[in-house]
Amino acid sequence: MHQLLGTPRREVTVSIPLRRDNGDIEVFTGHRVQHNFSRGPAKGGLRYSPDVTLDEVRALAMWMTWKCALLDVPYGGAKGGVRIDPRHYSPAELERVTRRYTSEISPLIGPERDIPAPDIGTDERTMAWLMDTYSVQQGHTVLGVTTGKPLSLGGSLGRATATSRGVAHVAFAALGDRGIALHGATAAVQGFGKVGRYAARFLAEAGLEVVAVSDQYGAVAAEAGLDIPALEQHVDATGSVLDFAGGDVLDGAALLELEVDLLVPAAVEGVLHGGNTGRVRAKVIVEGANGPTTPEADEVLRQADVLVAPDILANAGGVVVSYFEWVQANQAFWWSSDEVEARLATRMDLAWQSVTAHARRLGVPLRAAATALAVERVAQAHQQRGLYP
Ligand SMILES: NC(=O)C1=CN([C@@H]2O[C@H](COP(=O)(O)OP(=O)(O)OC[C@H]3O[C@@H](n4cnc5c(N)ncnc54)[C@H](OP(=O)(O)O)[C@@H]3O)[C@@H](O)[C@H]2O)C=CC1
Ligand SMILES: O=C(O)CCC(=O)C(=O)O
Repeated sequence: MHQLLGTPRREVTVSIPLRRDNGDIEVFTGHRVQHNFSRGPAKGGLRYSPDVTLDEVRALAMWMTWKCALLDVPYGGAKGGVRIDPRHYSPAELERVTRRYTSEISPLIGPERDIPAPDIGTDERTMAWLMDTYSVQQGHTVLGVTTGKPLSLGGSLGRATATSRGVAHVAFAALGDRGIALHGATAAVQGFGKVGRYAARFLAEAGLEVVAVSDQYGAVAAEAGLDIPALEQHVDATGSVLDFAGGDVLDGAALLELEVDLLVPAAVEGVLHGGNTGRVRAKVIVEGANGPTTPEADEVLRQADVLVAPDILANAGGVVVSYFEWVQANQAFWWSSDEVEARLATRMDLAWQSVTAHARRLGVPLRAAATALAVERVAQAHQQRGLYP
């Protein structure tokens, strides 16, 4: 069973030629890895980043399997990636890349097979192109082939903020677990993209002082707490948190070592590692990003008694509302924002309760408990289907 679950069921690598706006030709590499289908169609985001590798996509696909099982949504796990820096390409070029990538992987995807969604460097516009390309091939509109779509194209209310909403739910529960009152608690958020931005907003709205946030260019900090709505306006206008008048410049790496109640890494993998985690002074870490903590760092945090809410639990709000979007698209019947938020809250609370109870039962940290619960569910599905004697 270990060997079975340790190996992706399917991996595809594709070449994506692009004619640039100036007539030059470039060729990119893309991947789609489908780790598991035992509990339903594969599900997971599509990443555009110059750092994408097949190994990274494999790891992200496997995490999706555990995440979906942990939250009890009827999916397996998948992930996709294109090795491209989207900031250096025009919208028309990104559209051509997305359409070609979609054409290449289209035999493998579909509402009953594998359902992509946004991740780093992609957004609802990317999902609209993907959905359109797939639909043109099928000869009819297939809303359920992707989630994270614009509202006007069968997207769900609450999907854009869902991952961050889930991060906030888990953060509130984790701070409560440590006896830390929300009002006046301090927080630092790494990353100010689709996840970090709304996480900072929801934390500030709940009365926490968000004392620092960062993007890939650096960090801004204010001891009394940043004015997050003003910072959002600044980022919309300039494209970065840097030069925000309401804060001081801080080195991006230093943000991780601030003395805060809550640290939310919401950017990329491996930022908490053996080289810096000994200096981390946060009491609670809630992983908005996938894989921000290396195994070595995890052990350092365990010994220091830092409460770590693992990615497959903490950032699962996104896939939960993706599931809601798929259900709504398949039924062609849309829910209100309140319905989406209430159902998300129920699922996140339930997952938090089951993971903490399992951790207490097994006497292990939350990551081990969450993974054990999830793997058990997937293994059971394998066995019940008869795929494993
Ligand atoms: N979107 C979703 O629904 C979900 C996302 N996740 C995970 O959350 C993480 C963030 O994804 P998402 O917000 O969607 O991606 P985005 O592309 O929207 O945002 C990524 C953010 O991270 C910043 N960043 C990149 N590198 C660094 C760095 N070294 N230090 C600090 N900040 C950095 C980027 O900076 P800049 O703005 O300057 O580019 C940007 O603000 C990823 O790990 C993703 O897999 C998990 C579950 C669901
Ligand atoms: O919404 C989804 O389907 C997947 C989001 C995602 O890629 C993730 O949770 O890491």
